[in-house]
This record gives sequence, C-alpha cells and structure tokens, in this order.
Amino acid sequence: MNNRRLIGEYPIIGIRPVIDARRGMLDVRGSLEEQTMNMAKAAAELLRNNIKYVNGQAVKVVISDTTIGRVAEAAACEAQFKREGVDITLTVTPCWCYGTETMDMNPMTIKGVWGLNATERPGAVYLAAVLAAHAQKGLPAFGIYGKDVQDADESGIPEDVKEKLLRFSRAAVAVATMKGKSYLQIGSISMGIAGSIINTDFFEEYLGMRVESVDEVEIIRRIEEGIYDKEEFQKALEWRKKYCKEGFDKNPKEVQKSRKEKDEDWEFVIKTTCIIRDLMEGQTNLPKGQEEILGHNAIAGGFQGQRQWTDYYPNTDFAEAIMNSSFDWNGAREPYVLATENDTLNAVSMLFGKLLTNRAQLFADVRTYWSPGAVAKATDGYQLEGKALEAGGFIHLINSGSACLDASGAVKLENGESVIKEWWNITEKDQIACLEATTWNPADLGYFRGSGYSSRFLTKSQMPCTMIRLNLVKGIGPVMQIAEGWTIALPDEVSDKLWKRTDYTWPCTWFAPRTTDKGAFKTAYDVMNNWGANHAAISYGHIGGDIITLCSMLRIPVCMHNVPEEEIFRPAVWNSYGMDKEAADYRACKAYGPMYK
Ligand SMILES: C[C@H](O)[C@@H](O)[C@@H](O)C(=O)CO
Ligand SMILES: [Mn+2]
Repeated sequence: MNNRRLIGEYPIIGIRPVIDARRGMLDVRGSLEEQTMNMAKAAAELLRNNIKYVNGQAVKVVISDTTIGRVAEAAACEAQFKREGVDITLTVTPCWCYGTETMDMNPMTIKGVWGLNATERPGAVYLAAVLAAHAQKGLPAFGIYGKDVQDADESGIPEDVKEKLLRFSRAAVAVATMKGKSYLQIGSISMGIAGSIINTDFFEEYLGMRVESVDEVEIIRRIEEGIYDKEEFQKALEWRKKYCKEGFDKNPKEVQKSRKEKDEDWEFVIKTTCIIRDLMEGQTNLPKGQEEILGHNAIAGGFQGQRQWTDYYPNTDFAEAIMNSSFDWNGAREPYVLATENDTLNAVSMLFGKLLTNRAQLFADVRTYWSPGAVAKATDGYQLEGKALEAGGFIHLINSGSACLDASGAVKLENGESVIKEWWNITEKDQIACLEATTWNPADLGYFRGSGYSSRFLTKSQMPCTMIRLNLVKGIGPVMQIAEGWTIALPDEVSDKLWKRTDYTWPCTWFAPRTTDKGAFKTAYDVMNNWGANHAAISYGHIGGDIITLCSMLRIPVCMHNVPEEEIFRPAVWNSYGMDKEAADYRACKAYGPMYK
C-alpha cells in the first residue's frame, strides 16, 4: 500500500492573547491575565475540536508563551510562531491594548482578530483600533465581534463568534495547505478547452503552488518497463473484478471489443490508475523504480481525458473516477483531486471544495438547462415539482471520468438522507453502496476510439450542494462563480428519457440552484446562461460562505453567488472599499493583489 502522501507541513494556527500592559498599584494587566489567556485556550479548543486537515488529523493550534502587552512580547511571539511554523494567527482580547505595538505585522500570515464584546474592558475598541492599523498598513485582517454583550465571568464562546472563528479557520487552513504543493498536469490542452491552458503565474502568485507537467508517454513507459507496484496492481485487479461490475456496451455490435480485449483494457486502465497516483505522490514500493519513487508532490492534478491518448489508448475514466472518490481497493482514504480534460481551473475549484469540506468532489459539464416545458415535452407531460419547480427547471451535470462515486448519493445518513461524508467517516458499507450504484460501461467508441471504461451512475436523491467554477478573465485575473443548490431526484423513467438524449453511459446528476429574484439567479436557466465555462466542481453542502472567505484571502473576486449576505465574511478592510459588497470585493482584491506576488 502506498504510504507516501504530500510532503510539507500542514498549516499551524497561532493564537495571540493580547492584553493592556499597565501595572502600578491597581495592576490592570494582572487583573486580566487569566481572562485573556482563557480566551486563547477556549479558541484553541474550539479549533482543535472542529477543524481537521485533509489527512483527517485535528488542526494543530499553538498559543503564545505569554500574553502580549508591548512590542517586545509581540516580537517574542513572532519568533516563537516562526519556530513552530505558524501560517495563520488569531489575536484575541477582552480588553483595550495597544494596536500597533501588539498586532501581527508578518505580511505572510493569514490574520484574524477576536475582540470580546464585554464592556467592563473595551475589547471591541481594541478590535476596531487594531483593524484600523491593519487597514493603514495594508495587512488585511478578519474582525470577529460577537453580537451580544457577554458578562465578564462568562467563559463560553457565543454561537455567532464560533461560526466566524470556524469559517475563518477552515478557509485559512485550506489556503495555507496549498502553499508549496504542486499541481501536476499530465498531457496538454484537451479539445481546445481554455481551462486546459495551464497558467503558471496564477498557480504561483495566487495559490503559492508550483506547476509540474508530464507527457502522457511517461505512463506508457512505466507500464512497458514494469515500473509500478505489482502487488498493488494485483490487489486492485482482484478488487475490480469483485466490486466494479461492467455495464452494458452501447457501441454497435460490429465495433465492440472482444472479451479478451476488454480484459486487457481492464489491466491497462488499472495500471494507469496506479501510475497516475505514483506520479502525483510518489511510491515507496517500486522495486524497479529509481527517481520514479519520488512523486511530484501534487495536491491536485489533471489528465488530458480526451483526444490523442484516448484516440489510441483506453481512456482514464476509471482512474479519474476512483481517485476522486473517498475509497479504493485499500478502503477509505483521502480523495485525490484529478480533473479530466486537463481542466486546471476546474481542478482548482475541486481543490477548494475538498480542502474546505474534506469530502470527495464531483467534476461535471454544465451540460443542459431543462425548462419545465421542455421536460414535459420530452417526457409525455411530466410536471416538475419541489426544488426543480422552484428553480424554474434544472441543469444537467454530466461528464465522463472525474465524478466521485460518492456523488451517486448511495451513502445514507441515519435518517435515510443521502450524503457525501468526510472521507474518514466512510464505512465498508458506504463503499459497497457506491460501488453497487455504479457500473463501468465500455467507453463510447465514438468519443474514445482507444476504448476503456466509463463510470456510470445516476444521482437519485436530493442533497444540498454547491457548484463553483474559478475562471480566468484577461484584464481582471481569476474570478469565482458560486451557486448553492441541490441535486434533485426525478422519477427513474423521466431521468432515463432525458439522460438517453445525451451520454447515457456517463455519471448523471440533476442540479437545481437556489434562486432569488435577481440577475443570474432568477431561474436555473439564468445560472447556466451566466456560467463562465463548460465545467463546474460540485461539493456536498452549502459552502458558498466558506468559498467567499477563502477567495478573499486569495484576493480572488467573486463575480456571481447566491450566498445569503449574513454569511459573507471577508477581511474587515473590505468595508472601506464601499457599501456594495461585490464592488468592494473587486476593488480590494485589485488593491491587495495576489498573496504570493
Ligand atoms: C462531447 C465531448 O467529447 C464531451 O466530452 C464534452 O461533453 C465535454 O466534456 C467538454 O467539456
Ligand atoms: Mn467536459
């Protein structure tokens, strides 16, 4: 089994308890030491208990050795945090302190400040003062201030403060996890899809990542020279025979592959899967391997899922589907991020979703808008209901390959509702359910002359989800689109009729956005008509607020979203760019520019 994962530390959060330094006969500082340090301890406990890295471990949180009252202690804390590898700081206080003397001045940390809303000592006044200092010094920081005044002896953290502390920390950990990791592109531009044109400046300057590129011939070389984990290959082959059942072959009889050829294809696609994984993260069990033992340290990647390779070799839909899922032949494991058609921007969208949720992601074409009338016409009068009716129709999400099997909705909560779980909660039963909901149909030989297999499932249940896409726009740079909504369940016969109109052997999901009475969210049609590219990444849950916070940390403006205003949480200084939140976002992102430039 592969025991290599990403090289590089996971980000550490450092908590900075700041305090009024005045001593003298009444010893102001002394009277506040315990309360201040207790705030830091409470925040640390909240984060440790609720935030996990993508590898399933609890986030590491350290606290300054002392409270910080003057600049010498701020400097000592900075030195301590440097030793401990802190990327994210959370400053907390119940009282007035001296803003510029105690603030985090490190230009590279991601910063939050929590000022206690208790009026005995003016923590909120410090919060406002130090956020003004952050604004004046060009060091954006998130401000956290609870709505209700807390009594001085109250130790708990109010729910609204918890929500902001957790949103800030989830997004900050996601941002800092990407730093220093690689994106691996295998192959090149697929079918003229602009997202396949890898923009190294974007990865380097906005995400702090590096771009690695490998020609597809590397996979052929490793197959032919036997440079892959043979034990792993055999284990995967047996697992496939047992759990990944073949579906119907839609190809005309006269061109269908023979049984022998189909079995050879299975061996080929499984070797390809093992090698793509080795390319991403390395592989210690490569007896014939030398430099191949080292991977590209890739936290995300893409394969040129159509044309050239697929005109000649079996496609990589099996690799893409299995690697994006929460499990494989070794059981539940952290899902990878592997985009098909080499869509680097959809891969980044999947990466954002995965890092914020620790759940597998769905890659899809934003393929077709179905209006209520069009559905009725195509299905002898079926009338939409529920979320699809509310949205004025729905969108067909379907692409070969990179759809995690978790998106089948086969995994159920206790109450019977479908869910995509954090990968460490996936049980053996969940894995079997997803595999039983999926067939592996011989590839469409029109699109994939080289054959192979495509995963096929229908998302049969309603799940809350968030559809996003990061786009690159000349003159602006990266922008983000967000549509919260639901997968929807249609009667099987209705699904069948609509699905058969297109690629009936690919994974099929129907999506209804949450609509408003405005612009791009009037109806599902408007969402599709305003979508900026052919692809989207879909994450379980309504995570648009987290995406917005993450994008503000990366200085990526959000051009379209249906997130309730109260969930929008950006650095405090964004307010200084005007009352219109969208315009302010654009202005601020432009003013501060990418984090790593
Ligand atoms: C028709 C093409 O081959 C499909 O793959 C197309 O639906 C795409 O996925 C383009 O993104
Ligand atoms: Mn596509």
